[in-house]
Amino acid sequence: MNIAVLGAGAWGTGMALHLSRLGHRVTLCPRRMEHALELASARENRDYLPGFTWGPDMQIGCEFKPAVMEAEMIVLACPIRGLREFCQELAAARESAWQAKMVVTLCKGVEMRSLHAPSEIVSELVPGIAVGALSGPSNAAEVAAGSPTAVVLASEAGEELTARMQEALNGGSLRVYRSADLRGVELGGALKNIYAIGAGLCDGLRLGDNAKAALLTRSLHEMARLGIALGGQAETFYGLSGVGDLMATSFGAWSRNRGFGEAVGKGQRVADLLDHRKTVVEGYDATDGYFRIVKKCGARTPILDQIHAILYQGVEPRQALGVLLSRSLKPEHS
Ligand SMILES: NC(=O)c1ccc[n+]([C@@H]2O[C@H](COP(=O)([O-])OP(=O)(O)OC[C@H]3O[C@@H](n4cnc5c(N)ncnc54)[C@H](O)[C@@H]3O)[C@@H](O)[C@H]2O)c1
Ligand SMILES: O=P(O)(O)OC[C@H](O)CO
Repeated sequence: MNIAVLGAGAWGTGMALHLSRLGHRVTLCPRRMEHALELASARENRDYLPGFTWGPDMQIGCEFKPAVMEAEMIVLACPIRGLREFCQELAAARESAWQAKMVVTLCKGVEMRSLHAPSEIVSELVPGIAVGALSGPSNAAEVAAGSPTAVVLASEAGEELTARMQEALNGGSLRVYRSADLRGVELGGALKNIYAIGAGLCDGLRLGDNAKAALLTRSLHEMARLGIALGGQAETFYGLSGVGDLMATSFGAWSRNRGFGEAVGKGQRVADLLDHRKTVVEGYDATDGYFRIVKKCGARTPILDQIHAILYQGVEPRQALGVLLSRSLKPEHS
């Protein structure tokens, strides 16, 4: 299959490497020309995914238009902050002749200005195209290294097309499941980053294994309750894009969200940690985005509320912990 991967951060590069190894005709397109030139000459993404090289089979594109014209699948691999701009460029590149059957988003988050999920932004700006979301526990470096990984492709485009795209993405050490619960899969991918920041806070505060297990158990409960209230299916939150990704992100030493939480727990200032970052901490924006969504829908999210208090309201992590521990007593499952 001819596949265009737009965005050459860690995950776009890891996915392009995987797809190219499966024998697909892959074009990886960074958003900046100078990055494209660098990738084309080094045949390695030294900025975002160092240590993995590729051969001449994988093309590097300098512009989106030629890359997407012949692609059957277009993979959008930017952070959520860049998705609107990517979709605008994609819409401008679209011509009646294009072959695209599905746009698959890799990003996990919520757009701050609209509070929309990635697929909603694609549908708004590239109307009529089938949209899928690929999510689950998938550290880019592990996928690039060929370590066994399982993810889920969610789409409302119908069983036949989703299964075709699933088959194209699946192979080697990457096993791909499919789901029709696009809403739930996208919610899981965005929410788990918030709770992984919480796991990192536990690490930074050296609260111990009991505390981290308790926080993550209650986080899963909260994530599922909120996710269901927002339209996801319960079982999705107990699948790869829910608890699966929550575990990987909360325990992975590599996780940017967990690591950010850990640094805050150790006393570093949020603003200092965010300044000059080259890579994304999607859970930071998602914490405020879902805090706003929760205020509108009235869901009960005590953990999210305290993570928001720490990151956005200057509350000390230990004070927020005290608030959680002193909540009124209740049955475990309610
Ligand atoms: N890295 C992973 O292991 C991994 C795995 C699964 C999902 N994801 C998700 O994939 C998305 C991309 O993550 P990544 O790790 O590839 O990111 P990254 O931080 O490695 O790279 C970000 C890329 O996007 C570009 N970018 C940065 N800010 C941008 C903006 N405002 N607008 C447009 N482009 C911008 C950068 O130039 C770079 O090419 C995120 O939503 C992330 O949650 C990442
Ligand atoms: O490094 P993180 O925390 O952005 O997590 C990356 C992926 O979402 C893990 O599945």
